[in-house]
Amino acid sequence: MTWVTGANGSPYGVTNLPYGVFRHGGHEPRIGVRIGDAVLDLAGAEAAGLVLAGGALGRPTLNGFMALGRPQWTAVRQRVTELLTDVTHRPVVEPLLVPIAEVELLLPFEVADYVDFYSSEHHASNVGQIFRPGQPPLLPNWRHLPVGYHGRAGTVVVSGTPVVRPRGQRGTPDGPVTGPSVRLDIEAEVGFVVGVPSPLGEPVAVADFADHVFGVVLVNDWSARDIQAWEYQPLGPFLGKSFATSVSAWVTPLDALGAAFVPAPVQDPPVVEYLRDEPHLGLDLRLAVDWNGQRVAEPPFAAMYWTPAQQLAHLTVNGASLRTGDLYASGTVSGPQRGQVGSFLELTWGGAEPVTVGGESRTFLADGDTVTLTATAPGPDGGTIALGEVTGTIRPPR
Ligand SMILES: O=C(O)/C=C/C(=O)CC(=O)CC(=O)O
Ligand SMILES: [Ca+2]
Ligand SMILES: [Mg+2]
Repeated sequence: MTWVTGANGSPYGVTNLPYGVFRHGGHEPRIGVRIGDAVLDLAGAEAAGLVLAGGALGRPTLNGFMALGRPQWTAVRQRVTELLTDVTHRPVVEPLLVPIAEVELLLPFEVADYVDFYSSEHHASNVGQIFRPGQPPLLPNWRHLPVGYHGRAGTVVVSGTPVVRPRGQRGTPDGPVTGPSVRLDIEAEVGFVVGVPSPLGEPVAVADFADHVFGVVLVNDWSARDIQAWEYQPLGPFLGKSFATSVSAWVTPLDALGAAFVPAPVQDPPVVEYLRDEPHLGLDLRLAVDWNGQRVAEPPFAAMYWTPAQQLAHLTVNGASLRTGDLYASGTVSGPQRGQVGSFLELTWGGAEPVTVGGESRTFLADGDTVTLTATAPGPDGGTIALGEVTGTIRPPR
């Protein structure tokens, strides 16, 4: 129980406490923790000596704090919990609470590298059938390693940033044409944020996942399907996805997700040694996709074939080092049913089966459309926690 008004029973109660970076009034950007409908100014709390983190909380991004490592993450979380639950702290802590309506939320961390996996069996087989009809939906490597590609870190933007419709080449029966994408899509994903780096040349073991990964963001990997379908063979996604990738403003620490770890789907055939995780755990995150305010899908993250620990081990098996601020996304989250898919490509089966949104028949994104992804997870004590939101509105091409 917290003494913060209105926060008990909220999905941002004291068992959640996600981190973000906010601007308030004329102040410099600073780190905060969300509690109910308020943000606790952690820079102010550290300056007042209420929390100790070696000055890492007084910075404009989470990177310095994320680099400290799990013992410090846990200690700060415990201290913040104490400050928000023990009423004796209320007189000094309450002045550090800012109403969420008054803050501007910024990109919470400086993104180092960004990679994207392809770890939903349902998504991969749907896309395979749509993009490569007549061929086996999953390529022979798919069950042996978590397939991924390198994205573009510099175009990762915070929730709320408008997305300008990308221009590019698309193939037509009469040859390529250049222009604004006419098949602009979303991808509902979960992103994992690396805090503790690793040395070049040293793989990170599956068992070391929680020592490196600080927390989780929601991701919308905006995708121009027409640009993608023309450009991607044989090297994979490039300009069809690099124009923007949106992340939630709140980073949910792994420490808040203890009750959300669940057995992941059984892998058959068995995986090679470096991908073997015991226990083999995924996360019971329940995503929701709202298109112009209308719920169109509820993708279940628990159905993902490859786990975040396996993805991290795979990402580093060749000795590639991790940097603080590395972001790796799960890949589009799709469940087995049509109402559980994380892209409009799948929802409308390549545009062939329109859906009704706001009374209109729709396939891909129109200018002015807004898509909002949210998610919840089981919290401790049978409660539910929210993982923030990632929203974006499509602007016409320049
Ligand atoms: O199968 C393909 O050719 C392409 C697939 C994607 O667009 C998926 C991608 O970005 C990875 C993912 O989000 O699962
Ligand atoms: Ca993706
Ligand atoms: Mg993207």
